[in-house]
Amino acid sequence: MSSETRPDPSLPPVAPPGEPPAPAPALALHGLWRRFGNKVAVAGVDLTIPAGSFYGLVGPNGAGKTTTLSMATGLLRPDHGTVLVHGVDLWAHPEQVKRSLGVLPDGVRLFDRLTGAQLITYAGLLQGLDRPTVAARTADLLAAMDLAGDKDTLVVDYSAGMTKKVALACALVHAPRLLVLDEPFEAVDPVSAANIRDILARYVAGGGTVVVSSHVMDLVQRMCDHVAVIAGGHVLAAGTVDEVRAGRSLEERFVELVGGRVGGEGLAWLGTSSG
Ligand SMILES: Nc1ncnc2c1ncn2[C@@H]1O[C@H](COP(=O)(O)OP(=O)(O)OP(=O)(O)O)[C@@H](O)[C@H]1O
Repeated sequence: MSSETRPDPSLPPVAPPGEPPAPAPALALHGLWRRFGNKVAVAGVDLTIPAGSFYGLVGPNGAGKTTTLSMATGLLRPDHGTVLVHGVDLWAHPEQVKRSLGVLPDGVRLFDRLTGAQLITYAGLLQGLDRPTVAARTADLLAAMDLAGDKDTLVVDYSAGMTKKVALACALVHAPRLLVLDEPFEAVDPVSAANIRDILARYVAGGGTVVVSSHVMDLVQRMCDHVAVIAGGHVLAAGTVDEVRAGRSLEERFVELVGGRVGGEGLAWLGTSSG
């Protein structure tokens, strides 16, 4: 048996003597597993997301992205594995860690009988902000998301893209250190998407960390500095965008890693329109 002792993953890393301590990663996932019945959705995911990075998570439908992000943000308990947010074990200290997290979950379920302004206000108050701060930030976020004109409309009457934007505003209102966004650009118009990209880029430049899942490779290549490719519940590649794409476009590299291209040969009947 080896006498090698492995570091306890629930503790922040210890610097060698004489060196300043390395900052803990914003998010460190160790050996995450999750099964639903017989289906293994996430099969041993290890990922290190450096503080201050703009990290993309890509993978085919059903790859395990949402399940991974749900476990990483305290929404879904892993079967095995640990989640450290800035060095603190999320599942051991959920209340402490969640204060530093902003989350845009997949298939957002919101209190949609509130207006947009009320919903952001509610999110800010829940995070413990005082009323004047919440009022100022709510106004800023409504303007940044181009929702000021609809601030008094019930969220249930918002379009899909407006709903996404108000949910993102709720995730941002307490100025978290780490933002985890599951497909934030889905259904969002190009102008709003560009505005959101600017907001996120400024947030990262100010020291925040963003993790974003997306199916749009071009967007991830342009916007993110790091990327992980997930398929079948495993990480196939992870690193800086340049390391992962290895001289090709991210989309080409993604298809190479993930495979699964089908030519549609089985749909010959589709070419014999009867109309
Ligand atoms: N609550 C659940 N119950 C049963 N199976 C689930 C559940 N959630 C996810 N799964 C299964 O786990 C696998 C991973 O799903 P997940 O939603 O994490 O994938 P994804 O990468 O986010 O996919 P997409 O890109 O399509 O959103 C899929 O096979 C899915 O059917």
